[in-house]
Amino acid sequence: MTASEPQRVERQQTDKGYVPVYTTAVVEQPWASYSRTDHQTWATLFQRQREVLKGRACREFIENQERFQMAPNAIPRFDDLNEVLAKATGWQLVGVEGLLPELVFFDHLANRRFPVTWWIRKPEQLDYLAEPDLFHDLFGHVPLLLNPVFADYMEAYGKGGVKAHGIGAEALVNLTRLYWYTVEFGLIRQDDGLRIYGSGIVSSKGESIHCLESPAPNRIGFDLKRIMKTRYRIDTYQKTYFVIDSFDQLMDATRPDFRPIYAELAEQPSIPAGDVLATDAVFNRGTGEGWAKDGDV
Ligand SMILES: C[C@H](O)[C@H](O)[C@H]1CNc2nc(N)[nH]c(=O)c2N1
Ligand SMILES: N[C@@H](Cc1ccccc1)C(=O)O
Ligand SMILES: [Fe+2]
Repeated sequence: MTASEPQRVERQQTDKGYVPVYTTAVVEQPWASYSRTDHQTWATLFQRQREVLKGRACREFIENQERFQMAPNAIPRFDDLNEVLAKATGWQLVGVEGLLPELVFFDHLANRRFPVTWWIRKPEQLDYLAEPDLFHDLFGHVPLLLNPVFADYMEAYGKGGVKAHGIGAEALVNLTRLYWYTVEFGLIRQDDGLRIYGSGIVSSKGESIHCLESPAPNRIGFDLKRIMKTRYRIDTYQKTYFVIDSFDQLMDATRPDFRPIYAELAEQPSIPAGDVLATDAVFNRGTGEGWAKDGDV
């Protein structure tokens, strides 16, 4: 690694497992420094997920991934993807080292900049890693930034995050749950059935299958306040998936000022990730098989 290339920040492995190290720098994509193994990891994940997502990812995801013409056999160049994005929705990718402090992350989104981790996982991490890498960000998040409504939603979300940061920690927790159950683990109802749009799902082979075909999870119709009160899991498949009818529904539901909602929710208890309420619009109640006992955040 020459001095000009970003140095990989070593993750602190402690007895509590993985502890995220937050960095703020924007880095140039060190395309020349990717190893053959890195490109091979991209190729393996890309081709495998493209196969798994046939009939499982929503049509907007599939169509927009085609529009990028991402190379299947080598890590795409951010500059090439940025040309497509600039023309379509004005979004730009910026390279980052990894997780950003929340306010830094929100500020990027509020300015139509999507932070993409520059490094890709190691071969032994193919099926799971505890933090977003290049494959999760590029393959999972970038295609929907070409969809005008979703692109607007992501910018509005960023602005809402900056605002929530000024309101307080509880507001941020509520808003992070919304990101988790839509942008990362959302499902959408199509005329031919439920499909995936959440990036955390599309970048995971196992969860792409589990979220639609396992009897274990609950699948519940989108409800903004319900989602903002609902805890989630960061280390296993989700116990509950929320289903939107359209990106317009998501945009319309989140247009109002959230301050009264934050105030209202502050009086109410959070909801465990696996609960189903009598007021829920239930697609199906899960069997709960294989669920871990605790661990909701
Ligand atoms: C939305 C929520 O704050 C979330 O944990 C943020 C924090 N920082 C991040 N930083 C990067 N680079 N990528 C992300 O997805 C996030 N997620
Ligand atoms: N309307 C929200 C901001 C927001 C928009 C879109 C998604 C999420 C949050 C607020 O006033 O705080
Ligand atoms: Fe993500």
